[in-house]
Amino acid sequence: MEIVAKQRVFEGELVRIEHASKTNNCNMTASVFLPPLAVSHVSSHPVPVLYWLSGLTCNDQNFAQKAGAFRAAADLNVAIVMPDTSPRGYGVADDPDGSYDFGLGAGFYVNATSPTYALNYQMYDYVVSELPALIESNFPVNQRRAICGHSMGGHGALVIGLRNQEKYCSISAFSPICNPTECSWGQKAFTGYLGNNQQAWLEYDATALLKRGGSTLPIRIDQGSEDEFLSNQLHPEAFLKVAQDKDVKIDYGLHTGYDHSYYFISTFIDKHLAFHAEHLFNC
Ligand SMILES: N[C@@H](CCC(=O)N[C@@H](CS)C(=O)NCC(=O)O)C(=O)O
Repeated sequence: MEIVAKQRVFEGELVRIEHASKTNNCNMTASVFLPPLAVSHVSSHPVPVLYWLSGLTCNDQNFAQKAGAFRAAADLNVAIVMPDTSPRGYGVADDPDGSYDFGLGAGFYVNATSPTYALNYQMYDYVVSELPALIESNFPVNQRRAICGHSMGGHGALVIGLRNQEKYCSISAFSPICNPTECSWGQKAFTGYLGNNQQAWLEYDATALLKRGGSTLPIRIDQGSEDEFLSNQLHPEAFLKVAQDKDVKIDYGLHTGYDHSYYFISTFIDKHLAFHAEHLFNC
């Protein structure tokens, strides 16, 4: 692992790392925010970690630059790990059409099985296993983890949290793709990464996973009413209906006037951080 940049922010540090990923068979970049308690110039102390998964077209820097999360994370003594949204670099396959919703910047947090993508697009295993192991052996963090994300990353957070409930203390999402097997973003990604076997798709569909296994973890979802993708891609109503049927409580907020952008995320990120801190320190 190599540290490629380090900056002080809110008495903590934003560290950008690069490492050779065995899971994705390429170099991966990630950003890590360490709160003051974890930074050695104060007095290094292990802190819990929130994993943030970004959406389509993002890399590890969008959240760091636009969400305005670090003041609250510093106050709450929570680290934030921000992985990239796909493998990248020489030889990594991209969408042949170069579209924004598949390939580079759009790994959808699945383990690809189709021949073109399987070598590098193993983002599910990367986020669930390789990245936490790397972070936990290189930074002053403990094994209390939470997971959060936006849009495609909200889908990733719900799927990864629901499938690995023993590994996380809480799950939250902004504007998540809740039922990807039923929307065009998800169908395109799953066809490309997983092939036509729709049984395999269900392992990456939060609504199907909740229906099958329920949740013992606290879940918070926030959604903007003016989100341009709400009616055709996100389908929170499908997820909320299953939650109701299964008696799983979702802390859901529909916020009038907000769109899909980081302005929405920056408005509510402090609430998500407080939600996760409460569970991280009591789990
Ligand atoms: N229509 C957009 C869709 C992509 C989009 O809205 N991406 C969201 C996540 S799904 C995002 O976070 N974009 C990066 C940013 O705002 O910094 C495009 O063509 O780029």
